[in-house]
Amino acid sequence: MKKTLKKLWFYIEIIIFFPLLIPYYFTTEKELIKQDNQKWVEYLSIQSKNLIIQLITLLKNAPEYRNLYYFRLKKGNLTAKIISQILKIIYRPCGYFFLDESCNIGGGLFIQHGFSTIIMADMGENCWINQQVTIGYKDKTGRPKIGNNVRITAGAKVIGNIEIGDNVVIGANAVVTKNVPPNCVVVGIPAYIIKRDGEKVKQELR
Ligand SMILES: CC(=O)SCCNC(=O)CCNC(=O)[C@H](O)C(C)(C)COP(=O)(O)OP(=O)(O)OC[C@H]1O[C@@H](n2cnc3c(N)ncnc32)[C@H](O)[C@@H]1OP(=O)(O)O
Repeated sequence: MKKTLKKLWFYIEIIIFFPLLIPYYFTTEKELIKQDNQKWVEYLSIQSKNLIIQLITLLKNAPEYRNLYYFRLKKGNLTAKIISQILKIIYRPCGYFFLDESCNIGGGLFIQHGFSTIIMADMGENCWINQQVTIGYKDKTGRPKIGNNVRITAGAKVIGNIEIGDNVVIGANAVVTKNVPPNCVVVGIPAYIIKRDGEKVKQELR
């Protein structure tokens, strides 16, 4: 009985959240949405192989994903943009995770607990961002450019007109205000390199 009710509730939820898929059918941003979806499904271990079920599960259960989805739709064609703006009135975006419209962000972005996270920067593909992360301006001189496969972990601040190379990991609570070369792990305030190309090091950022 409990199993049947659970299944019934699952289908009811699918029906409730189905309208959120309407802009997906119209948008020019399908590829990016699919790339994001692939990462979220992998990291959150969503079992279904069906794209529709995957999207609905994420839009229903992961508020940060919903913000990312709206962000993608806003970058696309007018029809999908208008539909998503109307849907936003009913299916509210979450208020604690902010992804600025001015950013260009490659596919495959994953947000793990987006509480108090603000992203104002261009980013490459397959990045991972945690909670309490700020990526943005230090002053009026500009904001960061983040490479591909970059992981910015809990509490880190990445600010100013700097470049973060591909395959960089920024440790918890680090403050990064200088360029970070590719393939590095950085930690601390101010951030310094603890690993470069897999080797343990201790190097200042320049
Ligand atoms: C609710 C949740 O769980 S959400 C998930 C939250 N978790 C995160 O965000 C994970 C963040 N991960 C980290 O900060 C990790 O420590 C990493 C990725 C920076 C480094 O991990 P590793 O490469 O395994 O480094 P390792 O643990 O070997 O540490 C190397 C050195 O750096 C130091 N170190 C590691 N992380 C940090 C950090 N965030 N700040 C300062 N120093 C650090 C270690 O103490 C160690 O110092 P030692 O050589 O003097 O002993």
